[in-house]
Amino acid sequence: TQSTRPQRLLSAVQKNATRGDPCSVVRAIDDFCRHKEWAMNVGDEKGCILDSVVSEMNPAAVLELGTYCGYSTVRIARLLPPDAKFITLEFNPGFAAIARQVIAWAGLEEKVQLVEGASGDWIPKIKEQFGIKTFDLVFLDHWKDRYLPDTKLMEECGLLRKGSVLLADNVICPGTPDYLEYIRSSPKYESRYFKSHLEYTKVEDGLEKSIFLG
Ligand SMILES: O=C(NC/C=C/[C@H]1O[C@@H](n2cnc3cncnc32)[C@H](O)[C@@H]1O)c1cc([N+](=O)[O-])cc(O)c1O
Ligand SMILES: [Mg+2]
Repeated sequence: TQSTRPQRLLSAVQKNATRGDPCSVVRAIDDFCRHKEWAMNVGDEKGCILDSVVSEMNPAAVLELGTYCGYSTVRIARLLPPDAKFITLEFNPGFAAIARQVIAWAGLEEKVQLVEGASGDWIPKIKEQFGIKTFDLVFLDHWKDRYLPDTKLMEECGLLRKGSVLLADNVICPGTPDYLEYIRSSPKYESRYFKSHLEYTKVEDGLEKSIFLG
């Protein structure tokens, strides 16, 4: 049977990356997506900005919306302190299955809880299910029309505290106009745009970093 692109991406990881070496997994995916088949990972250029935000925060609790193949999951998990809690939500079972194997190849399965399900269903259940009070960092990289409703849902569910950071991918391409409008005009957030490029291309894109002011 015909393989899927995520399956071919996983094969490239298993062929070219060293088990237990997260950086080699990141490199193998970037090489595959740059030279073989483009895929919607945050990529190496925006990935460096993601790395700097994670490193500077040293977060104890992280939420990722939209795991896909686990590229950004590995980038984030490799930088977390030992007892940090990291939850990543993915509702496509096929993508989740690939991501689990990518995360395992990197040797990071102990640091990540991949939850199969929709953000809209799971965000209200996170506190009770995972014993998490608030998130220090949320990485938004799922369907672009879900960024705004899920941000409002996280506010309503009390998952954000003064100083929590929302880091949103693709605010230019494909774009998240309603989210940008809300987050940049709301007195509850202090926002900053990190200009970059769409993964593996010369097209402009960027990350919006927004600090929740409580
Ligand atoms: O469309 C993009 N990303 C959508 C990502 C979607 C991923 O998040 C999951 N998901 C969606 N809603 C969900 C709700 N709950 C859980 N998982 C969910 C989907 O099953 C998929 O794995 C995208 C597109 C481009 N592009 O250039 O076209 C570039 C990018 O960097 C992108 O991120
Ligand atoms: Mg993205």
